[in-house]
Amino acid sequence: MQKTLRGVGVSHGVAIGQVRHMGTAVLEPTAVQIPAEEAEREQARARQAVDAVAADLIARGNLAGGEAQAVLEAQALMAQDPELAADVARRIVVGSSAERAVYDAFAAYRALLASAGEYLAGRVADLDDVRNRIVARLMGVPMPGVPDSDEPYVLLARDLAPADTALLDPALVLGFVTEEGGPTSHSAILARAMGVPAVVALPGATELAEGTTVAVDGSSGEVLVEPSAEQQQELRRVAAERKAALAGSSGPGRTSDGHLVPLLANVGGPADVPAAVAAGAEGVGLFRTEFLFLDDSAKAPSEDTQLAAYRQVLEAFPEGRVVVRVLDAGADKPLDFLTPADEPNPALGVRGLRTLLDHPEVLATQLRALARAAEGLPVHLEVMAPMVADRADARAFADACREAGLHAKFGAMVEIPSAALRARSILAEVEFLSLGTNDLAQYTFAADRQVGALARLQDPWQPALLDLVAAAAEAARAAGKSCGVCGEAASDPLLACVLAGLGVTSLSMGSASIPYVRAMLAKFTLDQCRRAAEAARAADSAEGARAAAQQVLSGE
Ligand SMILES: C=C(OP(=O)(O)O)C(=O)O
Ligand SMILES: [Mg+2]
Repeated sequence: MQKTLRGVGVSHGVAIGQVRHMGTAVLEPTAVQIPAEEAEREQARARQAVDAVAADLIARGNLAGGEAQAVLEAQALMAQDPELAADVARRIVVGSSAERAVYDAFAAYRALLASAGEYLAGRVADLDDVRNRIVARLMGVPMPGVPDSDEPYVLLARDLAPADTALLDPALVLGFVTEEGGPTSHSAILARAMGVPAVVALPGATELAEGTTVAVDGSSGEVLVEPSAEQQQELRRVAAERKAALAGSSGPGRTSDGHLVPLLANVGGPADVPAAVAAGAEGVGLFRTEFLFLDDSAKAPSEDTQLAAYRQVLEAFPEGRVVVRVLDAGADKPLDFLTPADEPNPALGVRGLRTLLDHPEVLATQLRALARAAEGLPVHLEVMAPMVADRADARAFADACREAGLHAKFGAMVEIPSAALRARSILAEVEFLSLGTNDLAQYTFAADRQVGALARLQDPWQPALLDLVAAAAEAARAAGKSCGVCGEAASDPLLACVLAGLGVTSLSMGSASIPYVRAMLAKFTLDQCRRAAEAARAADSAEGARAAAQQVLSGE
């Protein structure tokens, strides 16, 4: 049935294709008592599901080869473990459904493994994956994890975690649609990094059936379900027009009267660098180094592994600026070796710089790797700390940088309202500020950035957020230091003009947004941007601020 759904557009462009679901990680079948005459049928269903999952794992292993093949074959063996099969059968005899029997039998086995020493405990995640696959097959719902498809598709998920990044094949993902997640969630960040259109916070998104054709407009936030051929054609035409208009924009970021606002890229590692260079990024404004640690979050990569990754990014911008953020572990980016598992409220817990100050050896290793990576390169290296709350935090970070012998500028991210309000005292310790508007919005409005229902409060146009940006930018101006924005706010072309008007000195964003921001900034003078910023701050709501800025800039 044709219909139009509306969410929040977070990554420009149009994608048309069939949806594939990101399978749910944990499925718990309801415990129902089945009549004795159905037991035999349930036994057969359980056996078939186990055999099918084992065969699928072996087939995937054959395709993957190497180390992955060994892991997948070991998982196939787990699925067919005779002890487990016997336990499943016993549970069905006493009235369990096949899916519940599998679920409970695996739970018992899991408890055994978890208590059996370090090596076996490490296999628990593999066992959970096998269980999820068998249960999903029995329940007739999508397999957990990234869809298994050879055809390009629109990825549909409740939300995406940073760890999913590693598993996605960019060649196959046409776009994202998520039910949860606001404009600053990792789904949004990931989509911009991959340069694919995305709509988040779309209520009921996961109810769209597998294989439904959708057209995703990442600029308007609209998702057309089963669009007609004419609608598809029209959308493609508009997208091509937008793209052609952007292709003409190049060179450094500047207003129409020549005020420079360097446009930098947000990257998660060397793999994102080619897109940044292609988009004409003037450097990197945020290198999220924790993304390098996500592959194996049980331990930190060695100093040499880190050095190699940093060097690749630094070499890509020989004369440019590269701002590296030291590890931001915790909350939405947990790393097993650093993040406490039992925090009642991880976003307000030990994360970011707080974690590093508790683990000085991890910080020192990272800083040493950075110092070595920059040796002999003409690049302007800048290093900053996430989640700086006050001057003591800023001083502790600057001290650690000095001790590591780092020849770079040291900076602080402004992500906590206290840091924006007391930017002046933080600037007494560091040489630059970078506004992380994603977390700054989260903490200003007490609105978890991962909760789609709170998207209204995470809107970076909220005047309270603009006030905090203005306070930090003004403190930096007074101190003769720079203050950039590296949160997702910088990727909204209209808001980018307002940020420049507030005194922000550089803008860093997912590479795909750079041409849009460059083209918009080039249309207005700095004075017009300042007037738009003033009008936006005078509003009482995000919508009001956006409309007021729009009005000033369109000369109405
Ligand atoms: C840039 C930011 O950091 P991250 O999104 O990685 O938390 C931010 O919080 O705005
Ligand atoms: Mg942040």
